[in-house]
Amino acid sequence: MIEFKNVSKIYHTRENTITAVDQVSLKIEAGEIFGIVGYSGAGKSTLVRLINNLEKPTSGEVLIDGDNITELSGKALRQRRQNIGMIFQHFNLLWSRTVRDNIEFPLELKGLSKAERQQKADELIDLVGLKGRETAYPSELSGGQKQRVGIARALANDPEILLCDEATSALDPATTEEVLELLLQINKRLHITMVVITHEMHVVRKICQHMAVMDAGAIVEQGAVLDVFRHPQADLTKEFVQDEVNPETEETETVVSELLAQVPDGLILKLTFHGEQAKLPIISEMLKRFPAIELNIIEGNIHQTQGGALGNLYLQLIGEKPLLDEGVHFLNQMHVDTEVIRSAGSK
Ligand SMILES: Nc1ncnc2c1ncn2[C@@H]1O[C@H](COP(=O)(O)OP(=O)(O)OP(=O)(O)O)[C@@H](O)[C@H]1O
Repeated sequence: MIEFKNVSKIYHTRENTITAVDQVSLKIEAGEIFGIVGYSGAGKSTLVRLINNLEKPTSGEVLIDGDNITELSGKALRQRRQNIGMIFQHFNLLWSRTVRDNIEFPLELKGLSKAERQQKADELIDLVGLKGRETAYPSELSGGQKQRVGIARALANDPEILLCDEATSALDPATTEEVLELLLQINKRLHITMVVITHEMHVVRKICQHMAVMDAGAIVEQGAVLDVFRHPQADLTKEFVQDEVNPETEETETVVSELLAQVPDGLILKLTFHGEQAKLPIISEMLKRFPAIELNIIEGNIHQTQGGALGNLYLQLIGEKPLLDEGVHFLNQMHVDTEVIRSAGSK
């Protein structure tokens, strides 16, 4: 377990005093993936550098499995550091070395024989899915492949902790998903504790069990990811949660099932809006045309993207079946994707 006990880190520059980490208390359980979210400058990187002792706290304690790491030095500190791997946004690979040689690098530093290094590198190359690319140089690899090398190198010393500093921020969305999948697999297979710092909520939603939100060095909220997403408390957390396009929350499912249980009649529809239709007054038009249909909005979310608006609206329609059929037909005519997600029969 990693434990921060009232930890602060203060930098003194010529002009300023900066509290990069402000009285942080936090527990990260062994084997979990813990997300730390915050905008640039919130103190996330400083917080993780305190874990591997690249920074020392100004006050407070950082404990790993009960050891106060700030009190370690010499061999004990080196061993502790070997036990902590790190991956970075810009991969930090050695450009003049091949994939294999990059992965073997930490093992060379450790003094392993060539045969031992090769065997370990083979295992890792297999694990991260880079078979066939062993002799490539970083410049010949895609972003996702470079991060796979970064991950393999970080795992070379069989660490118990992996620190991920914006590890997917330089990758496109599809590659991000692949790398996140890989991190999940590694966590499950090797039971490595992962601390993931990111400004992207979908990274946290996808792979983390617990999370903390940082602002100006302090933790403004922490908890289980699902709880934080469902009931964000701090304004900053609400901002992050709202920014995340996550239309089909478990909460929607619960609301839908509850509604169906309460009102066994009617249809539950999911409308998907893309681009321009999001601006059209489709619902008010429908109410005008079909005054006999009772319409309840269950949940809705419309997000702006570079390509236009995107979002879903969940509706409950109650009325005579032929009328409901007409209503659905009307929606289809308006070029809104209409999906009957639950049908509880007709009146
Ligand atoms: N070595 C340093 N000397 C002085 N100030 C520092 C130092 N390292 C970080 N800071 C300051 O501490 C604050 C927190 O920085 P930090 O890099 O931890 O934030 P972050 O949330 O990781 O942001 P980013 O994602 O941009 O790296 C910032 O104001 C930064 O300028």
